[in-house]
Amino acid sequence: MAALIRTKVELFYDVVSPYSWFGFEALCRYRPHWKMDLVLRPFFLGGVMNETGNRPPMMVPSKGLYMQKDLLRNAAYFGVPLKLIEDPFHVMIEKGTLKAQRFLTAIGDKHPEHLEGVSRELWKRIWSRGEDIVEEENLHLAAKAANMEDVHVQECLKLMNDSSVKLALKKSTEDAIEYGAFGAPTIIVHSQGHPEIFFGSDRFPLIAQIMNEEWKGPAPGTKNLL
Ligand SMILES: N[C@@H](CCC(=O)N[C@@H](CS)C(=O)NCC(=O)O)C(=O)O
Repeated sequence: MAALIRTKVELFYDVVSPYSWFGFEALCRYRPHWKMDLVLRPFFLGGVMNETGNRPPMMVPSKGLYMQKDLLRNAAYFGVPLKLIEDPFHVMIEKGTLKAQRFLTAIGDKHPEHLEGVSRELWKRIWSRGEDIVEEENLHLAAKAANMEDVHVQECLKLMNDSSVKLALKKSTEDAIEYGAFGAPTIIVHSQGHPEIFFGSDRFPLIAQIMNEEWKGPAPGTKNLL
C-alpha cells in the first residue's frame, strides 16, 4: 500500500564525494514519486572522516582500484556523466571542498531555491569536466550556470567566509555524526518520527521499503536524466 504521510528525508553530502552525486540525483528524481520532503544538507566529509577515525576509500589501494570500476558502472546505472579524476589525491585531499561546501551552506541559508542547481553544477565541474572548484571565480561560474543572479552570488561568496556560515557547516557535520555518519552520502529517513541512517547510494531498495514506497530504479522518469 502506498504511503499516506510525507516522510522527511535528509541527504548529507559533499561534492567531493562521487557516490553522493548518484544519491543526490536519485533522490531529486524521486521527489515527485515518493511522499517525501527532501532536505539537502551540505556537510564536510573531511570533518566526518577526522571525527570518526574513518579514511577515504581511495586511501586504501585495493579499494581505490575497485572504485575506479565501480564509479563508472554506477555512472552508467544512474545516468550521471561522471568521469574519473586524473589526480584524485591532489583534487580531493589537497585542494578539497571546504570552500565549496561553505559556499553551498551560504546558498542553502540565503537562497535555498538554488542549492540543488549549484550543487549539481559543482559536481559537474569537479567530477565530470575535471575543473577547479576552489577559486572564487570558479564557484561564481558554477552558480551562474545554475542561473543564480550575480548579486546573490556575490552575497554568498562574501558570506562563505563569515563565521556564521563556517559554524553552520560545522553544525551540519556534527548533526550527521550524531546520527551515526562515517561517510557520504548519509541519508536519514525520519520514519514515523524516528531517524534511520543509511550509508551510500546503493541503499534505495531498503529506503523505499522503510518508507512504504516503491523503488523503480535510478530514473523513474527519464526526462530528468543529465
Ligand atoms: N557503497 C557505497 C559507497 C559510498 C562511498 O564509498 N562513499 C565514500 C565517499 S565517496 C565514503 O564516504 N566512504 C566511507 C567508507 O567507505 O567508509 C555506494 O555505492 O554509495
